[in-house]
Amino acid sequence: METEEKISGATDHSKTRKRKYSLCDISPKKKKKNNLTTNELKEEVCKPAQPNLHKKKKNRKEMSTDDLTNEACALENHETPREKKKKMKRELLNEELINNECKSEEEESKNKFERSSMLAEETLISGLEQNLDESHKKERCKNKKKDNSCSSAENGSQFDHDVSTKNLKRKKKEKQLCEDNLTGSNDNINEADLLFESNLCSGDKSDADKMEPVISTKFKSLKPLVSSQTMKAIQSLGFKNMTEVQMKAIPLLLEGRDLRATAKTGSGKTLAFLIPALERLVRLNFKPSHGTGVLILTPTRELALQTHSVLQELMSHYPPLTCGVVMGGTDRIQEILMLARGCTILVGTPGRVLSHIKKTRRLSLARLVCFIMDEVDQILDSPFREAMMDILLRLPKERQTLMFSATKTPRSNSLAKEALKADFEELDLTGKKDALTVDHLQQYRIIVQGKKAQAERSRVFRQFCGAAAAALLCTDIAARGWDVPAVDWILQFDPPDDPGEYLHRVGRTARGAQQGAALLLLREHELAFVPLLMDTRINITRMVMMDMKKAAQLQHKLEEVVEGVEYLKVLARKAFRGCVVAYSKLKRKDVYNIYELDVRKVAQSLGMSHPPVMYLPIEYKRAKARQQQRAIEEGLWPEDVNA
Ligand SMILES: Nc1ncnc2c1ncn2[C@@H]1O[C@H](COP(=O)(O)OP(=O)(O)OP(=O)(O)O)[C@@H](O)[C@H]1O
Repeated sequence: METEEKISGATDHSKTRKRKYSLCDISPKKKKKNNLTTNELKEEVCKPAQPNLHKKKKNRKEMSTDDLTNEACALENHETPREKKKKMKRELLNEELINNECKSEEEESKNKFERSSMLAEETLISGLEQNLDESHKKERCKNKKKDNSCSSAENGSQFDHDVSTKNLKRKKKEKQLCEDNLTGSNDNINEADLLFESNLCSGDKSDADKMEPVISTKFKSLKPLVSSQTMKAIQSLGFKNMTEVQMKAIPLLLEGRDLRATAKTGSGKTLAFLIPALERLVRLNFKPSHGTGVLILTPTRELALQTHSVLQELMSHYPPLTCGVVMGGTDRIQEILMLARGCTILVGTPGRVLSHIKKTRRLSLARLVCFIMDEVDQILDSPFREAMMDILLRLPKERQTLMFSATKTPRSNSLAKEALKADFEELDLTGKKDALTVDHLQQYRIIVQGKKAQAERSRVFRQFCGAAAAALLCTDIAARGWDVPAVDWILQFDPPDDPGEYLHRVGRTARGAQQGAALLLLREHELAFVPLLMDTRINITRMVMMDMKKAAQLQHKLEEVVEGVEYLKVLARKAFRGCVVAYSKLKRKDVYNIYELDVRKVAQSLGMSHPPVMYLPIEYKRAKARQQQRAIEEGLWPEDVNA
């Protein structure tokens, strides 16, 4: 057996030698010109002559690269004028082949480039040319010059070849980087690695090539910037493309920058701050024992619950990190227990958060990494303002601070100066000329002769969210931040106080990629609200009033029902009072003038044939209305009067 093996081994070696020999001896018959590399061609050109090649009778067109090169070398030793001519022709052919070779290399590199570009699109690759060592380039050029055969090539072809080689190298590097990223090697990523990667991705601005960081709208393009945990969390959401605010805010926030972002309602702001907040905790290897790392304030309980539920969905990918929600009207003891167990990300309304900061020792914010104020304009306009300012004073100075909202107000301008670092980033995606609402929201207004409905406190949020089909009567408590799935229509029976309020109300529909429509009911004397909307880049189309005969029939039936039931009569009187008083409190006195309100029609809209006799505390408001009217005329309203 052993002998056999030895014998067979010997045979194999001889075969190998034979193969080696045949590879060295480039046979014109066996090798096709396209298989030869430029260097092989050059070597062949410089080889000693092989006289027997002269004898080969071949059509010139059929001659291989080797034929030509060998013949060329042979002719170098035995030149006649005719042969010289022939040699020149052959040399020309040779050059053409070399050029072709270069071109094919270039094509190949082009293909590779296209392939890697596709990957690069997903990995934010840019500015890699800086990594090409200049000395290597020079060396290559020197080698080229030394090479006689190549010196005959035109400068253009030489340049092309250099470029193609350079491209090949660059693409190789790009591909390598893409592959590194795809392998998910950043499982145990640290801040330094990420900084390195993000530097790579953003490119060296001092380099001649100055390539801007390219970020695609695809969530996948975040791969080089975030950990595999975050990528998995993102994938679990099922969204492929980022919205504009996500695309622009996430990379900035991953760098640890403070940010004030203003983006349209329903544009995906929640994920724009949750994703980087989570990723920063991962990078810092944050543990539940470290206390609370991220604090998110929201103006309403419903928004707090909603943000918490999005968080819960994401957090399943970040064990052992935890999240919790605290808000007024809920069981404090349960909240304290939750905080005692450890809560890495805390969502809450300002009042309850402040109360816990003051009284609950187990809430530790000493290692707070990120403080987020969502719907900050609403917080500032609410009684929560004081609480939020108090919270701000109690937080560690070294933190990242974010302000997110759909609108900007003078109050939030001054808060930004107070709460954010001096070099904070400002992201205003409402557009200077664009409409303030998303394009796929259709908006209508309708003019009615009387009040059509009474306002009611909001129904149970979750119950409404879970319903297959439902109509929710609500006040402005539901105007901001609520993300109720698939709301088709927003009908505004009570007018919004100002365009900002209108914007938030209609923002409850047409969220994400969904369609939606909004209808605003206005009385005749309230038409001044339409130009106000237009001035705020909110485009609204007039809708023709429905059949008035039907409306009259409905009115008659409504009055019959209310008059017949004592309980309903009491409710109707209460509603009347509420409507009139609320109307008198609207800020835009130039549009909503209480003295122009037809109270008889308000009563009719509530099922009463005439207005009830009752005391309405609006007399005091007359003086205030006059004061505001003066302020409007002097151009001081709303800021100065409200401040
Ligand atoms: N990249 C995305 N692609 C598609 N839908 C998205 C994307 N990101 C978020 N959404 C969805 O869009 C809807 C609105 O998102 P979100 O609540 O974050 O908006 P918002 O900008 O905070 O709105 P608002 O200012 O009204 O609070 C949500 O239903 C959310 O799931």
